[in-house]
Amino acid sequence: MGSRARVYEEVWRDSGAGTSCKRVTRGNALRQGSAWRGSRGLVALLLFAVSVCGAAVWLYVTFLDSDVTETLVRQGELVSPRPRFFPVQCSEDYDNHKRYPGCTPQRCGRAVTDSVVTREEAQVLRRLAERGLSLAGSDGGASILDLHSGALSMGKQFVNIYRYFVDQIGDVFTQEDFQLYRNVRERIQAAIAEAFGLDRTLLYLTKPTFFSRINSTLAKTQHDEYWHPHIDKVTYGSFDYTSLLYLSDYGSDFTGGRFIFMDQNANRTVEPRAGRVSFFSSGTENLHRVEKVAWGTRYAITVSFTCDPAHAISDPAMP
Ligand SMILES: O=C(O)CCC(=O)C(=O)O
Ligand SMILES: [Fe+2]
Repeated sequence: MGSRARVYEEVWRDSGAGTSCKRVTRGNALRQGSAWRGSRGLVALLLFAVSVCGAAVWLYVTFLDSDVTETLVRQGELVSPRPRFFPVQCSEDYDNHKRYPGCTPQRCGRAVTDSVVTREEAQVLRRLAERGLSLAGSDGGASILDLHSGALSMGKQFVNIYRYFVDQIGDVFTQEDFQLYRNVRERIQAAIAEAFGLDRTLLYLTKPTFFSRINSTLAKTQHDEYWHPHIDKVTYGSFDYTSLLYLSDYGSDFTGGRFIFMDQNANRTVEPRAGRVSFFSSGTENLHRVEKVAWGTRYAITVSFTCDPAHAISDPAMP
């Protein structure tokens, strides 16, 4: 027998198909098949159980960390003509203060609109912020310019732009800039009054109202630590309604820097967009923070309102 024939013979014998093997009957074949199907079913069941357990653990860990992030409004969306309103239950903060009927929040929530301020207006305001802040600026990543008080970040502290830069002030601001600020403030105020069902004449601009410029430079003092969770009514006292006007675009002018409402069950973000106004009742129901800016420069204005006439301020004006 040639070696090739011997190999065939051995394979034949080893496979049990030789003379000594059981005859493969139809019954045998079916029994073997169903045994195989049975163990396949078991493996599938095990895999299914493992996946279900994995998913349950993942969900548990995610919720435990409150890491769930939901985007309320994306940069690329255009919220127009009506604001998008997200109601939330009012906290008890307002009970601890004198109530002003027609103004004090009874209905709380947050809203976003892209139709109150145009992108062109946002660009004019951004240039104004750039000019003002280019005079000084913080050593760390967060600088502010408060048009009302004149406070301007400089190094590790603040100076009064109207006094410190008397000679340059005419190159930074014009009367039209202040007019634009007033005009934009009035429109935001009207939008807030309408969304919350308030009498707009009972709302007053309050301080601080400031431009902010944030980049990814490391913080040098506490003033640069803009990312901490906070409640505006606690931080600033007089605020009843906070509004933020964004002057640059998330994703193209900067990354990171999203606004985050920190709700108990999730983080809910608003992606800044030039001309976008986000506004909300200022109490504990709207605990929030700003995500650290990872790249680029983010400009915004904080414009806030109080119901308490004692905390009202006049619109910023050329000194
Ligand atoms: O710039 C922002 O998006 C938020 C700023 C802020 O939280 C504040 O000014 O209180
Ligand atoms: Fe805030």
